[in-house]
Amino acid sequence: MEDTEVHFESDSGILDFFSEDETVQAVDGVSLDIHENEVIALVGESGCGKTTLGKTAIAVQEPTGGSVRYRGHDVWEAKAGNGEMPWKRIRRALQIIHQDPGSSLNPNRTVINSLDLPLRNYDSSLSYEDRRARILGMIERVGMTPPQDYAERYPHQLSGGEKQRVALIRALLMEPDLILADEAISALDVSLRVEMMDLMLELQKQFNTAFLFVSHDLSNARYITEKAGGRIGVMYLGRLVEIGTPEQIITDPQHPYTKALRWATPKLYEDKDSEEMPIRSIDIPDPVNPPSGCRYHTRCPNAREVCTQVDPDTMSVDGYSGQRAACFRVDDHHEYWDSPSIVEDDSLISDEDDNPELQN
Ligand SMILES: Nc1ncnc2c1ncn2[C@@H]1O[C@H](COP(=O)(O)OP(=O)(O)OP(=O)(O)O)[C@@H](O)[C@H]1O
Repeated sequence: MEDTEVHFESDSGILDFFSEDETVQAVDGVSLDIHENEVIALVGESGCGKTTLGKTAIAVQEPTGGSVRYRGHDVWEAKAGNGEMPWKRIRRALQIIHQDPGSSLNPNRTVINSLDLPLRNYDSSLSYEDRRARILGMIERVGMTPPQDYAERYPHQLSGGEKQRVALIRALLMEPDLILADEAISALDVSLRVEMMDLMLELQKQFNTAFLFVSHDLSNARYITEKAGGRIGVMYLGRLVEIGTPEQIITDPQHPYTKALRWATPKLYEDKDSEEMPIRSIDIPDPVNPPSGCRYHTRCPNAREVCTQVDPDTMSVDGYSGQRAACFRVDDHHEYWDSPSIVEDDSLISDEDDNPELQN
């Protein structure tokens, strides 16, 4: 994805005749490459654009700006019939598992019928027996035994975890290159979440599939990306503000928002009793009218004058490790360091905030 933007126009309706239509800037200027078999977790608070970005990556949501490519082919050109790669191939390669699998399974179809239909469309050369054998094998593979019994059940005869497994099978039967797991474990009991993440990771390896795992929970994001050797992307108000390995994000976060997110995740940050929450105002700005300059400046404890005017690009943190953050503070020579602070409550500013040039 390159410089991807998704803006939603919302009509204020007839009653609101005199007010202007509003544009929600759900995703703005996000560039992200998802590599073969890679696991990326997207984190950030509710409404920051994780789902919209995920759906854009799998060509379910059309971007209003920038481009989305699959193996170098523009997916929306392909959909319009203008590309070299058939749209059907792209559609099959990019799959989704929803937060609520119940809503994506037809209540009037048995498990086997729900799974047979897409498989038949995908590969018409497979006989009924072949398809049935493949589906039963997958049902067993995800731990639902005896598979013949589960195959004949209707969705209401399955637990939440079992429905989620059926949704996972449905995605995997397409032999996809990328699966968007959109808060796919959030609705499950806490005790089942780790089990489901482990299952996803096992199947991800076995089927050579990349995963884009959307979660509001940084500790789940850490678990899944650590095990898979993947990356965590942190979103704030439509922007990808930081991306790096789980180690970089958890132990050496560079963006002040990533630091606040880590602070707010108790399992990840045990020292927090001794520190103030590293965030200023708790009011979340409106994505219809995001703050000027850096979108985080209204909440950032390190904000300076320049942050209110200039929007930082995503910069490489040290040039080689792959960690990137959209904050002037990663550049030791940036004019930021000479810009006056706009933070009144300087108790939130710690020693490390001193100008790095002055420290040498
Ligand atoms: N179809 C739509 N029309 C208008 N606005 C939308 C639409 N879809 C999403 N939005 C808005 O875009 C912004 C981003 O939404 P999105 O669902 O991507 O965020 P999210 O980070 O996934 O949130 P959550 O964790 O609550 O699902 C929100 O302000 C949301 O209200």
